[in-house]
Amino acid sequence: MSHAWGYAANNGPDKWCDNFPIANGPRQSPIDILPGAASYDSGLKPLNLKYDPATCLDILNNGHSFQVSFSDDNDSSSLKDGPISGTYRLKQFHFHWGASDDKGSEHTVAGTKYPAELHLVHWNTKYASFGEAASQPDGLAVVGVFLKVNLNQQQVAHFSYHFQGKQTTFPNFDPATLLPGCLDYWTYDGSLTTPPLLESVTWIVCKEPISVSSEQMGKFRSLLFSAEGESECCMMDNYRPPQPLKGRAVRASFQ
Ligand SMILES: Cc1ccc(O)c(S)c1
Ligand SMILES: [Zn+2]
Repeated sequence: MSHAWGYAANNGPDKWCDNFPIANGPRQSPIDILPGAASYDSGLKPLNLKYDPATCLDILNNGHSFQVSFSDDNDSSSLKDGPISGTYRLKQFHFHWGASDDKGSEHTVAGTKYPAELHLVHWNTKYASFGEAASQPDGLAVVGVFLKVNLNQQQVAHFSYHFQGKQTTFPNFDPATLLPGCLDYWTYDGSLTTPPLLESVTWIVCKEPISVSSEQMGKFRSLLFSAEGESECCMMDNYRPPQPLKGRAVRASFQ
């Protein structure tokens, strides 16, 4: 692939295997979650999420999504319990979304697509850094939250960081405001959903979606894949479709 990966016909998910052969690996994400086939595991603990808004650093349009990053030099913002052992620190969150409300999530539930999906990315502190953790089979834990459009919903937050490369400080944002009231979840072993598609993610997908306004979805779709000065290309459909389960078990924290 002579150009960087993306979501267009010439560099999108069907082409990623050219430069990233792991795209056809045994534990790729996302997947279609079949609630009827998920096995309830009473040994799964409730998620223990602790987030400190003071760790919120900045917001960046990285050309594939917009990403809010957090300082991760201590455990102030971290995930424990749930399906994982030890402590995983919050590194960043970002979203994937569609051009219209009938698509956009990466995980699907019995074939149902949501308009968008939030990913809260955490790394295992048994490793020295996010970068080292990302190459380990138990290195990352990503909490996925579906977004649904509620026509009367208040604005979730004022995310509108236009072109690729635009970065600005984003102080004191509390990611806990993006979590659903019920933290029931499905969990399975998977991967990053963007190149390098590393198979290092314990996925924790919340059953309950959060609501966003149609205006918020419009703001997402007004972001740009393109950099300043390039011909404008709106950022949308930045989602990878479900991948083969290849025998993996999906467990549920709820009955
Ligand atoms: C670390 C990371 C980067 C991008 C992603 O879409 C995901 S899911 C995880
Ligand atoms: Zn993601």
